[in-house]
Amino acid sequence: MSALTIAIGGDHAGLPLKTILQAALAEAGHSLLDFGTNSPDSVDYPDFAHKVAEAVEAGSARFGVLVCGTGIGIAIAANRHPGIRAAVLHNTTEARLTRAHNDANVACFGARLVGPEPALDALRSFLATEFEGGRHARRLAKLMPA
Ligand SMILES: O=C(CO)[C@H](O)[C@H](O)COP(=O)(O)O
Repeated sequence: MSALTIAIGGDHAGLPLKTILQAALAEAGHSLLDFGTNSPDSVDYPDFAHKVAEAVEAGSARFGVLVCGTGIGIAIAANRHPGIRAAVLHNTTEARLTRAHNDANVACFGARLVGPEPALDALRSFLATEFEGGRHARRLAKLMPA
């Protein structure tokens, strides 16, 4: 897989897993745009979701990675952006299918719910899978505001 630019962010609950994912992505040769948080102090996950979503929407990053306690709140926040398709991932099947069928561009994880190894495996599958297009492209067009 070629090296990508990936925007990453998360809240205090996501920090332990975010740190692990960041290290693995860097080790794999990807360039990272780190939007924090990098402290255990309590913060608000939408602040980080919006920064990562804006970087992906602007084309500064090919993909985004977001981590909070459940992965859910941060995905909801990212999905407020019209150009973002954020999916909460727990395993490689979800990761592969959300790329192949949904052309997801932000991978979200719940650091309190998924372990580092399943999260790393899911992230690798996410990055390695191409969007299939075809019937799925027709459906994505229907996601956009009229
Ligand atoms: O998972 C989350 C959002 O979906 C947050 O990480 C979680 O709500 C933070 O909780 P707390 O402030 O109690 O650490």
